[in-house]
Amino acid sequence: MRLDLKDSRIFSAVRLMSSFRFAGNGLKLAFLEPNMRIHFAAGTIVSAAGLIFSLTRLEWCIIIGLIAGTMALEIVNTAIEKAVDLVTKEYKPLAGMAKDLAAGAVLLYACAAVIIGLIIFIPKL
Ligand SMILES: Nc1ncnc2c1ncn2[C@@H]1O[C@H](COP(=O)(O)OP(=O)(O)OP(=O)(O)O)[C@@H](O)[C@H]1O
Repeated sequence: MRLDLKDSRIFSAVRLMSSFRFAGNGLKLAFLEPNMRIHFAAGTIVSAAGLIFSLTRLEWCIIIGLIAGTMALEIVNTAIEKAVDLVTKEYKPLAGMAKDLAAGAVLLYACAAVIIGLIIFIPKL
């Protein structure tokens, strides 16, 4: 049976909706992780400070990028941890390296986010 253009568009829309549903499920799963909740709490506090100190549009763009970037990296870190645990539960140096590298990426970005946050907020105090 041949599908016409209209059918393939419907399938694309269904596939797109499924992708959003799976991604939404990923976000829900991420929030079960304690570290993700810490990032979310920090992001909420920084956003509240942003409202109090009336950040400019550009400053908001930077802060939102930093908050979302840190949380996105944490999600990738969690995904890597899960994938490593799926591959092996035994002690393997490569498994440890993979987890440590992923955690290092989060730490690096979070440190940069803190420094940039201080550069933005300190002159407003
Ligand atoms: N299979 C393994 N082989 C070798 N080292 C491992 C292994 N699993 C974990 N490790 C080491 O233990 C550390 C902690 O791993 P774990 O899976 O407990 O992450 P976690 O503490 O839950 O991380 P997070 O706090 O980000 O959720 C890793 O960063 C790694 O150094």
